[in-house]
Amino acid sequence: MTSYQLSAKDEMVEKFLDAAARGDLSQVSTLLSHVPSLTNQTGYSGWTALICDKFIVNSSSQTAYDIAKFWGHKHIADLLGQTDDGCQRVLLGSHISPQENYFSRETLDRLSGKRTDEAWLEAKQRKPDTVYLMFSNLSPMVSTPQEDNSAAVESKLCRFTYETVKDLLQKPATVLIFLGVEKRKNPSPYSSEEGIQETPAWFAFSTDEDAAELLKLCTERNCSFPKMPNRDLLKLNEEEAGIVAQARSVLAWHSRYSFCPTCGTSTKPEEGGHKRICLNSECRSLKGVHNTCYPRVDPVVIMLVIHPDGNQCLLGRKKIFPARMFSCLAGFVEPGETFEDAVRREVEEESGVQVGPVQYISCQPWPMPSNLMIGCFAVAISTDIRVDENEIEEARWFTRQQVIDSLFREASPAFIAPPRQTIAHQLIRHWIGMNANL
Ligand SMILES: NC(=O)C1=CN([C@@H]2O[C@H](COP(=O)(O)OP(=O)(O)OC[C@H]3O[C@@H](n4cnc5c(N)ncnc54)[C@H](OP(=O)(O)O)[C@@H]3O)[C@@H](O)[C@H]2O)C=CC1
Ligand SMILES: [Mg+2]
Ligand SMILES: [Mg+2]
Ligand SMILES: [Mg+2]
Ligand SMILES: [Zn+2]
Repeated sequence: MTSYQLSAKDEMVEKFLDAAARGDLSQVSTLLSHVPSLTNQTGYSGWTALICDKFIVNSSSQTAYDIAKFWGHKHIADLLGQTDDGCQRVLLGSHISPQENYFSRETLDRLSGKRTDEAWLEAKQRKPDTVYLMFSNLSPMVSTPQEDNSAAVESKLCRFTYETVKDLLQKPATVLIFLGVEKRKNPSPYSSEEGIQETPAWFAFSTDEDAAELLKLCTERNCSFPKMPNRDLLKLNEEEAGIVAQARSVLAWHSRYSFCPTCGTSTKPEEGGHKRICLNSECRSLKGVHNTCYPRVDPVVIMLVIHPDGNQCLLGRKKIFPARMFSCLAGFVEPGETFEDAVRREVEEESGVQVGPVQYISCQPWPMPSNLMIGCFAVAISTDIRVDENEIEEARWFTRQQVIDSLFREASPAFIAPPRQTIAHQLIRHWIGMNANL
């Protein structure tokens, strides 16, 4: 029995909520006549049947008003948007806590203003409490409690002191970046900017020295440089994952930009590793603002496409996915394109399905190498699937029940959902938290 399996009472609540969602008045009244307390019960997705409090939010941080607006139920949205004193209340964003995705926790204060203060950075580098993360081939050194490759085993970043790594920092191929300083756990209302600067600093560096020799520098057990970032970096805890998201993307950018894209001359790191400048003093990249000088972030839209009937969603699989795994469609935003247009274009390119309304849900830094995943819901206005076989092997409509079975029940589901650390998983899960027919 898993923690997701439902008790008899929970089953009853889910049945009630499902009947309410489908607008099945006769079943709603039958169930209520047996168990009147169902009116105020909340399902596992955070939903009630909208009887008690219109400001309650579901697990996707959406009020009934948000859902009504999204589905174009203007009359209901207008009713819900009225506050008791008759004023329109702006609900979105007012009391909603933002969704947190894996790779998005900010544990460090980046102190970007200090990146140009070379004396301060140098002094920080030598402090005994300063933390160094070591990367080889764009993978951080991690330790695992035992030699076990299963996804359930948590990895920890190996942390080094200045004394241990100072020789490596001198090597010409080493690239060092300043990540920030630890945020204070309980910041005092009187803590000054100076106070924050005194908390331990974190740096990351990449080295091309022999990996086996590097592993000998660590005293932790079972150290390694993971080989498959898409899988292995998902084993860190949320704090460390957030730090790796920053470090890996910036180091990946350094590894690709050792020559100036404008004139081909060598470049060198500056500003705590957050800028590279061209060594040719005549180069155009030194005049004005140039995006070749700064680490790049590539926006990617990722969308859960919802069937016009509200009860199915479109998922696709690429050839490289593990067997039976289906996920949200995704694609790079192109220049001059809005997120919404990118969603519509990518969905049509990959699946032939046309999309109408698009709603932003949340985003996720994805440091493989440097994407920002922009998570959206999108409502389909056509349903025939024509797959672009260059990008997707198969795309299918899955029912809410098939998705629930895949996420929460163990018995052979119709497909395997992507891992919980992906925004794709979170979008699918949030959709399950939505009342399909409101
Ligand atoms: N966190 C999550 O939940 C998920 C993350 N992702 C990530 O999203 C990213 C994009 O998804 P994907 O479906 O592959 O994207 P697309 O559908 O846009 O297709 C990818 C293709 O676009 C081309 N391409 C590569 N880089 C760029 C760029 N910067 N701008 C424009 N086109 C580019 C490449 O073609 P060519 O090789 O022919 O040049 C690539 O094969 C992937 O990196 C993937 O790892 C995807 C799904 C889930
Ligand atoms: Mg595509
Ligand atoms: Mg794609
Ligand atoms: Mg594309
Ligand atoms: Zn140049």
